[in-house]
Amino acid sequence: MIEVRNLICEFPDGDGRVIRALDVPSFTLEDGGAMALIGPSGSGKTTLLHCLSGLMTPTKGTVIVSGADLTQMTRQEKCRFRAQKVGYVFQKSLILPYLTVAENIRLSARLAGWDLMQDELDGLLESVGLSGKGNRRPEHLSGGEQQRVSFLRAVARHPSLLLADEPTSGLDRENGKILMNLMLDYQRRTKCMLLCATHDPEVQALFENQYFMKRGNA
Ligand SMILES: Nc1ncnc2c1ncn2[C@@H]1O[C@H](COP(=O)(O)OP(=O)(O)OP(=O)(O)O)[C@@H](O)[C@H]1O
Repeated sequence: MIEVRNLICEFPDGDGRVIRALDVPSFTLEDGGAMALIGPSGSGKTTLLHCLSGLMTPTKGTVIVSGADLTQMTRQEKCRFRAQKVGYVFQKSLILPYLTVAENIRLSARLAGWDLMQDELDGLLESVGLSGKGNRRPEHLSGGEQQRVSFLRAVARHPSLLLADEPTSGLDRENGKILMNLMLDYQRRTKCMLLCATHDPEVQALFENQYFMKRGNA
């Protein structure tokens, strides 16, 4: 379960003032739940996802994920938490360009303490239509294929929390649909928590639960 209380993130604006990027009095997501995070550009969706993954330390507030209070963790504890519990699909695929597809996926699993057997890797590649492409470098894949590798990299670590930040924004409609089906199928099968920030009405419509954010949120 995710429980966020009185969460505030502020950044210096460079002119000696402070920008409030995020103000979330209360946010919860039940175990096994899926939710779309909706709001205009600048409303803090990415900032909230960063706080939930431990990538960012909020200015104030509490962030509890599966019973662990991220705001009380050291940097090292947050790195371990992220590696073991969180799968993150970013807007751009961000897969490592100098590693093959298989190496990217194996590395992610390894960081979470899992050694991927070849048949498991083959099964993952097959599940996203990338059979036989494990030895390719990302530059030799289409954008849609790269995003599917990002998805595999996220789920190879068996996350209890899957976060996606505008995962379809760089994709055409068809590839966006494929990716969202993969994510939602995975979430239903594994009962992990899924939180997906999106501007896309078609993606939003896939989620029964939606959380709306306003710019400057407070
Ligand atoms: N490191 C930072 N330093 C200063 N301001 C920041 C920083 N990160 C985010 N912000 C500001 O915080 C606000 C929220 O940004 P955020 O990226 O979370 O919004 P968003 O809803 O994800 O936007 P988008 O839909 O465009 O991706 C914005 O006003 C942004 O300019």
